[in-house]
Formats: sequence, structure tokens, C-alpha cells
Amino acid sequence: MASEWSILGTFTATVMIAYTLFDKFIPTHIRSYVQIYVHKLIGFLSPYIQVTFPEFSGERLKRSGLFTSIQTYLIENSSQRARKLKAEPTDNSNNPFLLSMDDNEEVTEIFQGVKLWWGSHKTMAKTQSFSFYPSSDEKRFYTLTFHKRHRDLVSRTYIPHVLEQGKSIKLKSRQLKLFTNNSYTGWGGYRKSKWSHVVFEHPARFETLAMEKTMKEEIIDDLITFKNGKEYYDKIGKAWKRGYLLYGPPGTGKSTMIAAMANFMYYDVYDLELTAVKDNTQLRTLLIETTSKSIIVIEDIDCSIDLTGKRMVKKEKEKSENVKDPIKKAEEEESKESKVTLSGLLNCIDGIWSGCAGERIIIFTTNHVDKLDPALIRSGRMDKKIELSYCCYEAFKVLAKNYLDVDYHRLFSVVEGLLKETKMTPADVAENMMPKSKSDDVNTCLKKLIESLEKAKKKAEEEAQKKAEEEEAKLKEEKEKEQKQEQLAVEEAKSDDKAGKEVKENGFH
Ligand SMILES: Nc1ncnc2c1ncn2[C@@H]1O[C@H](COP(=O)(O)OP(=O)(O)OP(=O)(O)O)[C@@H](O)[C@H]1O
Ligand SMILES: [Mg+2]
Repeated sequence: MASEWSILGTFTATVMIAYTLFDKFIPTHIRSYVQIYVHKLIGFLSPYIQVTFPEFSGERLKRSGLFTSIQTYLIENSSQRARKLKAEPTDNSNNPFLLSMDDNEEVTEIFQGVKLWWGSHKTMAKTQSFSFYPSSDEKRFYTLTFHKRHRDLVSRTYIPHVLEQGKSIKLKSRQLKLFTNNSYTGWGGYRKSKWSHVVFEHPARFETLAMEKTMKEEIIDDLITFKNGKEYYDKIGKAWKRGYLLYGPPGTGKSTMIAAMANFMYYDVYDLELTAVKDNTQLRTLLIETTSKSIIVIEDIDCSIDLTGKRMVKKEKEKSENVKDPIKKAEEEESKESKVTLSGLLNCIDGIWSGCAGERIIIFTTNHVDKLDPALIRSGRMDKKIELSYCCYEAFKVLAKNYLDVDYHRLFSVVEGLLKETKMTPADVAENMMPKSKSDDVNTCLKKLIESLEKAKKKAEEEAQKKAEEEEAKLKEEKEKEQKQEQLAVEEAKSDDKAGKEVKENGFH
């Protein structure tokens, strides 16, 4: 091993000295010719092959997935053997820093009896310009060196092995992220990413979600089928995505369910605020930027988009035609442009854009399912519609286990009866049952809940009574009005009759 290192070391040192002399004393136009032939000569003489993996590639200078997979692989596998390490912060609170190979450091690896050298490098392009933002002239890359007789093994087996390992290590060790969209353009036109993110650490789980057991199992089954469905979706020629519509009154657990889904699937969450999206083009860009294994959420869809489409556009047009001031008119036009339309949203959901990154779930939530345009929720777009409703006995038992850690109590039957007679959201049940002081035990908490349920029941009964009385009064009023009208009609008929007789009598005389 020492001899191989010394051969490689001597070879590299000779090349470096030769290169420095050459760089200093030979004119540029001759240098480029010589460089080409020197490279050819080195390639011809050296028995080693070197592959470079740059950090950025492609036209958009996107960070290379290859590079990040190799980085993860090397952190896990080879960093222990490196002598020069660098510590970098992570956004994972359980693992606040990572040790990786420092720049210009090399490690060796044996794969199926074959020796390989990994190197980590950084180059700086000479630039005169000054920038406040991280310099894009700093270029990092990894090199992989191996003997040319192992070319096939490395390209066909080793590199794919490294990439696969890197990906799976990353998936296991990554922290879930919650992305939100902001279209912030900073100082000097420097554009921040349209999505900003924080670590997603919501504690919601399906086990703690209060709802009917069968419904919960159905949703879990649906999610598992989706997760394992890559081949099926490929076979039927459909983009690997699934749409859910969660609807129900406020406080019934729609947002909590989304968090539970994200934790269950181990997917990132993209919370898409439609009102902050300028237009359909920006919406498309945002959706393209979402990654695979993610949940895209649009909360309160009925409040975030003009669901009445054409009618509203017409109204706005009329309004802007009435505006005489040209500046105001231009502003109106601008604000009209800054809108995502229903058709734009539909195109993004099931247009060709949706196929850009597989394994994505789209969730809409609403409090008013009846307000939604049928086009938005038809099958194929929203594949599953889930109603989250008021707290039932089964859901209450889950909450009691969560909040009071009890499976059964003699007061459960009282709560069961009251829940059948009154409507209370899981959020209110949880709030009323939660211990508020150290002295609050299960008994007092359940009694408090019963009290609140009785109050809610009384209030509902009073409201129902009031409504019934109002309706009765309205009916009575309508009846009286009808009777009056009838009486009036009779009187009118009588007076007409009388007048007719008089005319007749006068006419004959
Ligand atoms: N089904 C449920 N299971 C467990 N906890 C629930 C459930 N529903 C509501 N909660 C509790 O009530 C709180 C509010 O619920 P959540 O925000 O999920 O309601 P929502 O349906 O999204 O309401 P909104 O329509 O106002 O957005 C949650 O923090 C959670 O603690
Ligand atoms: Mg919500």
C-alpha cells in the first residue's frame, strides 16, 4: 500500500512542478497547444483513470444530485479514514454537525478487492468583482481515481453502488422540511429561492388522530398503496401523484391530519399560499421546484382562489372600464394579472407539469365543500375526499388516551350519550378535557368536559327553540298576510259587483 501511495505521490509532485514552470515561462498561445498534448501523453503513460464529479452542472447550474449522493456516501463511509476533516452545521437538531473530508484531502477505499482513491477538491476562479453573496466562483468537486483495468467494474458496479447508498443514507438521515412560498426579491435584485423552509417537527401521528378507526385504516391503506405504487402508475401511464380533499368544519383536524400524513409517509410538506402567487406562470415554477416525496398543501382552497371564474372576470372588467384615471386603470390591470385562475391551477395539478417529479401528494382543505367548483374536485384530480366531522365517541376515546392517558372511565358512557346529542369539534373536546392545573385529575377533567357538553347541548337546544319560534312567527305573519289579501280581494270583488249593477241600471234608464 505504501509503495502505491509513494508512486502516486511522486507522480503528482512531478506533474505539479512541471505545471508551475510551464505556467510561468511559456506564452499563452503556445501553452494551450502544449496542454492538449501533455494531457494526451499523461493519459497514455499513466495507468490510472480519474473521474471528476463537479458540484454544479447543467445549464441552470443546479447542484448535482451525483455530487450530493457521493458526499453523503463519503461522510458515512470514508470520513473516518480521512485525517483532515471539516465540520459543517446541519439543520438537524439531533445531529447538529457533520464531519466530512476537508478540501484537498484523499481517502482510499477497497471495493470487491479493488483499490480506489477519492479526493475532495476546491478551485477558485480569479475574479475582480465584489459581491455580498456567496461567490459562485468557488467550485468544488470530487475525483475518483482507479487503475484502468477496473474501468468496467467502477463504471458499471461501483459508481451506481455509491449513488444508491448515498441516496438511501440521505433518506434515512434527513429531517422533514416544511416549505412555504415567498416571492421576495432582495436588495440589488438578488433573488431568493421562491420556497423557504424550516424543519418540520409536528408531533401529529395517525395513532393520536381522533377519528373513526375504520376511516383511519382506510386512509393509511390508501397511503401505503400509493407509496408502493410506482410500477402500477408506470403501467397505467399516470403521473405518480394522488390528490386528497379534506373538508369539514374548523377544528376537526384537517391540518393535523396533513401533519400525520407527512410523518407517516416521511414526506416534506410544501404549504402553498395561493394568494401570494402572482400568476399561473409563477405557480407552475413553484410546482416544478417541489421535489419528489412531498405533500403539496393548499389550505382553505375556497378562500384562496376565485372559484367563480368567468363571472368575476366579467365583473372586474366592467369595473375597470368605469375607471377613468389611467394610473388607477393600470393598477387594476396589474392586480387582475396577479391572479392564479382556476384553470391555471387545474393545469398545474394534472397537466404535463405534474409529471416532473414523481411521488407527490396534493391536498386541498376547505370548510365549505359545497362552494368548490366541481371541476376542481372531480375524480382523477382529487382522488379521495375525506370528511372530518364533529367528535364521535370513538374519536373522543383517542383524545382521552392522548390527553388523560385513560382507556376507560365510568364517565365515558355519559360523554358518549352527550356526544350523540350535541355537536362539538375534536379541538373543543380536547380543549375542555385538557388538565389546566396540577390538581386536575381524570375525574375532574371528564366532569369539565361533561359540563361543557351539557352547556353546548343547552345552547343548541335554545338556539333550535329560538329558530323554531322565529319560523313559527314567520309562518303566522305570512298566514295573516294571506288572509288580509284574501279579504281585500273579496271586498274589491264586492265593490266591482256593486259598481257594475249601478252602470247597468243607469244605462237602461
Ligand atoms: N381529529 C383530531 N385529532 C386530534 N386532534 C385534533 C383533531 N381535530 C382537532 N384537533 C386538535 O385541535 C387543534 C386544531 O385542529 P386543526 O388545526 O387540525 O383543525 P382544522 O380542521 O385544520 O381547522 P381549520 O379549518 O380552522 O383550519 C389541533 O391542534 C389539534 O390539537
Ligand atoms: Mg387547518
